[in-house]
Amino acid sequence: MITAQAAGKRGEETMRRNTAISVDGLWVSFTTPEGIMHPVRNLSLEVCHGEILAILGESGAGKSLLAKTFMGILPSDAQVVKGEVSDSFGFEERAMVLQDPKKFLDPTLSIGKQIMETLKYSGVRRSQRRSEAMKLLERVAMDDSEKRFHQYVHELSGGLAQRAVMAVALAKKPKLLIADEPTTALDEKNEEKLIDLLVELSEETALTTILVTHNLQAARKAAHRIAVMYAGRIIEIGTKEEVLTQPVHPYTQALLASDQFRKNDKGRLVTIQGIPPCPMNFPKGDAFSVRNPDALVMDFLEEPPMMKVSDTHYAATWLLDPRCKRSKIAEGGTHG
Ligand SMILES: Nc1ncnc2c1ncn2[C@@H]1O[C@H](COP(=O)(O)OP(=O)(O)OP(=O)(O)O)[C@@H](O)[C@H]1O
Repeated sequence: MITAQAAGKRGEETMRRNTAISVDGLWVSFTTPEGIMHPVRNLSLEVCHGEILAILGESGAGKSLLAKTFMGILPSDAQVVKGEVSDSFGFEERAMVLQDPKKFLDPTLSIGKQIMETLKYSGVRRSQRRSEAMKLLERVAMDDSEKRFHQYVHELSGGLAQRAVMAVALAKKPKLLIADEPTTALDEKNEEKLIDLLVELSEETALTTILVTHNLQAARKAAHRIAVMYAGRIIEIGTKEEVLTQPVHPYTQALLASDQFRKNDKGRLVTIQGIPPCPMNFPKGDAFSVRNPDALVMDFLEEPPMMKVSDTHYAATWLLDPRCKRSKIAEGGTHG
C-alpha cells in the first residue's frame, strides 16, 4: 500500500525527470452540419517519463479526444487545427486501453492467443510466450487465469474483458500507456488491483501513463499529478496533493465536493449543478461561470489564462488575479 506522502515524494521526483510528451496550444475541431466545434481548445501540457498523469473531468470535457491525440487515433472527422503534440515514443511503444474493451479484442482468437501474438511482436521467444501470457493474466488480476487463457471475448464479462485488454496492452511492452476509464467495469477490489498495477509499472518500468477518468478514487491512488479538464481546456493542474487538498479553480472545488458528498451519503447522487457546456457553443469567459454561483463579473467577460499557484500548480481562474475584486454577479444578471 502506498501512502499519500510517499506518492507525493515520488511525484516530485518524477517531475524532475525528462519530458515525455509536450503539448503546445492544441486545438482539435470537428466540422459538423451545425458548424465547427472545438472540443479541445488551446491546451498545453507536459508529461514526464514514468509519470502517471490523471486527467479528470465530467463527460464531454475533451479527455478522450486528448488521449486519442496522444495515440494518433483521432476520429476521421476530427482535425488538429492548431498547436503541436510532440513525444519521444515510437508508434509501437504506445498502448491504449479504451472505454469499450470488447471492441478491441479479436472475437476469433482466444485471449491467450491474442496476448501471445502481441508478445511475438514484442520480440518474446516462442518458448516463453505462454508463460509470459499467463503471468500477464495474473498481473491484471484475472482469477483462474488458465481458464481465461482459453476463453474468447464473448465469454467474458465487461470487467474481465477490460482486464484482458490491459493484458494485451502490456504484452506490447509499451513505454506509454493511455488508459481511458480502465476501471469502469470493475468492482472495488479489482479496481484497486488494477490501480496498484499501474503504480507498480510506473516504478518498475518507468511506464508513462495517462489515466483518463471520472473516478476520483482512482486518480487519488494512482496519479503523481492531476489535470482537471473543463470545456476543452485544462483548468487546473498540479501534484495530486495540490489538486486534491488545495484546489483553486471553482470547478475543481465543485468536482471534489460532489465526490465527497457521494461518498458520505451513498443513497443520493450529488452532481455539480447545471450541465457541462456544448463544444459548439462554449460560454464566453470562464466556461464554468454559468454553473458557478460565486462567479466574478470578470468570469463572464474574459477567459482566464493559466496562472501560477506554485512551481508545480497552475489554475485558470480570475480568483488568482489580484486585480479582480470578488464582485458576485447580481441574481438574475446577464451571464455574458
Ligand atoms: N466523432 C465525433 N464527432 C463529433 N463530436 C465528437 C466526436 N467525438 C467526440 N465528440 C465531441 O467532443 C466532445 C469531447 O468528447 P470526449 O469524448 O473527448 O469527452 P470526454 O471528456 O472523454 O467524455 P466522456 O468521459 O464521456 O468520454 C464531446 O462533446 C463529444 O460529443
